[in-house]
Amino acid sequence: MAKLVDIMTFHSFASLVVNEKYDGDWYLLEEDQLRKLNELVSTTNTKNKKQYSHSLFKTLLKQIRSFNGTEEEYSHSDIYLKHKLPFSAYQNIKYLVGSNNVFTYDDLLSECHQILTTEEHATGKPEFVSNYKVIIVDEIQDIYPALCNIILDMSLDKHLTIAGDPNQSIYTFLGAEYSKNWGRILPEFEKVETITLNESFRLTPELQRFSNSMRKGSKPRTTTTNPYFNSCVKSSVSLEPVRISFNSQVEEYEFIYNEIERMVNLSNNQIKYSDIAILAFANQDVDSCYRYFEEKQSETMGLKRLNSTPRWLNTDISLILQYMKILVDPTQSLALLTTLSMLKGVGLTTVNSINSAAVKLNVSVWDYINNHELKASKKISKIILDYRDVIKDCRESIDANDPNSIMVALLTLANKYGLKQRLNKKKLNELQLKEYEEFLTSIWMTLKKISSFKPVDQTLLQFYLHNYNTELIMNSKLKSTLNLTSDEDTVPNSDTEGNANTNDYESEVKFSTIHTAKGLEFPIVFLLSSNNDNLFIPERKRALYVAVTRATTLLYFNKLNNHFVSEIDNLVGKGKQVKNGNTNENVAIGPVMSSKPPDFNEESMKRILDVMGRRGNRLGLGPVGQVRNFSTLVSKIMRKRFI
Ligand SMILES: Nc1ncnc2c1ncn2[C@@H]1O[C@H](COP(=O)(O)OP(=O)(O)OP(=O)(O)O)[C@@H](O)[C@H]1O
Repeated sequence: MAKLVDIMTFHSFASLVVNEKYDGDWYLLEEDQLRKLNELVSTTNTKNKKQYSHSLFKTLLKQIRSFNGTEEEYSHSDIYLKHKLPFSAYQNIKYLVGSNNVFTYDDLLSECHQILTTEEHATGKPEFVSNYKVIIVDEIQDIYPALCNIILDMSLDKHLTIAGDPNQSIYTFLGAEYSKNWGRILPEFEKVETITLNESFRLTPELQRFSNSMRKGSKPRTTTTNPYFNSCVKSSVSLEPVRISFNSQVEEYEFIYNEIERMVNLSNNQIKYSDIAILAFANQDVDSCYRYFEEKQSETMGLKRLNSTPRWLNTDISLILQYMKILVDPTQSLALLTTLSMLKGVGLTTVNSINSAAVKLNVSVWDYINNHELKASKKISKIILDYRDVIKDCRESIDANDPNSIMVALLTLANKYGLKQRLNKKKLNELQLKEYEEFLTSIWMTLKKISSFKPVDQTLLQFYLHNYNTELIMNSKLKSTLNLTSDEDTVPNSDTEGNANTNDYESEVKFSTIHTAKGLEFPIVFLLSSNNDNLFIPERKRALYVAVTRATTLLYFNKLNNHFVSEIDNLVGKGKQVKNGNTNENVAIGPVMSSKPPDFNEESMKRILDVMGRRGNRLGLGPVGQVRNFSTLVSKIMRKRFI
């Protein structure tokens, strides 16, 4: 069924729609290019040498793209009146961007919305969208207005199911508020049926009680009643969530590391490293704990950092994308100019004058620097011409379907022209160098991974450029579903470019931000002490609620000695045990947290493994006793199946 259903993110959906309309003739403007464009514009902007802020520049670009008037009309436009951008700079941007089919990541959504609302137009709503009969949207509480538009465009005459949890609303900073979004969707439909899910299949009674207590005071606005979970299907492990206090973060990390080893050992490896996740609100806290674990260099404990976008995208390594674009098509002037300005001895003024000269001749920058007459007149410096020749060599020698060949071309350009210098200037420390090396390796690994399923009408390089930020590439499960063979030159600890959906590797402890862990679940979760910060902000509290509800069996919510969060710390203590009416298990009432780690004796370990659904334990394997003979095993399986 999964194969027959189209499952994707909004951005992937928008890319598909845009792709249909422009028949592949469009491209994404990355943050690096936007920044460079902004820099270039500020040098030509004679009235106002100041650079626009990044976000203002994005807005400006959108207006520039949709303006097509004369100079006279331009002088009455907002772009000129409000933002004081001279006509020449406007023309320059238009030229540099090359075509109107260039979108920033945010533009993709508005462009998609526009395409979907021009239904009668020949190039309007793509057939694949019209063919959908049922639309299902998950995590609806995170929908912001641009996404809400798309939902309405797609589904007004269809069946629509939306599912979400207002208590997990953690994207209000993007405008994901009830009134502007799902509050807008429901009145559009004549018949609405609301189904309230208040039964938890994930949480144990102990975790359910704790997570219910977390919801107090963080209630977002909603018209639907959203009762607390009031029914629990899972058995109790009779272990409350753990609240332990530490003197320092290092002490905390040490504890987590040892605790993980302890539970894996005492369970006789039935608790796997992959059952465990370490979560924090901020990337830097996740990184800091990850590094501590990395330094331990455990031979058995693998580590996995989950990411929702490739991490190198926000680093200097993203320049690699510009080199890729040049290798695919050097007449993409903006990509070429971005890298030209990084050459030693080539400043923005030179780049700008090359650009202006190219505009005057109405040729691309690439064609301009290939003009032999100009070379003769020494208008172009030798360094630029050398760079041009290396690009030519790389383009001639590259096999754009071979990951190794692509990497060699990219590294040749990066090594000689710009990126290496940029990194050298930064004086990276050992750790950062290692991280950058891993980023490059991850790009290489991804190229290898996707080479076997890229479409025939695109080279591997083109396919990567179109998809590097999509779940098609991010989702490492492809590796197993597509039956790819692992390469002998696989580099340990350098998996593909982050993924939030994998549980494939038994040996890897997961490290993730709360936002990336959204929608996932892990048997055992450690929340780092930094999660105690700023809990007076309702959105932070809801993020904590998301974090708490990722655990299916055991939760450790750490704190430092100087932390005291009354709503949580007042829950610490020894609870009274009562029978749960549903399951007839003992559950704690009163205090709901423990100040000590579980002792993991035989009995508690058996309960944990049972709740985790570890068959081995049910069958009497592992620490609780070995299966003595085959007939016992068979009879246990039969009993489990049929009784
Ligand atoms: N009807 C059911 N019977 C048994 N198990 C179920 C049932 N429904 C869901 N589960 C299990 O409960 C767990 C939570 O389900 P799911 O991930 O769908 O919840 P969710 O509402 O999407 O949670 P969240 O939005 O907080 O991530 C999963 O392990 C799932 O397999």
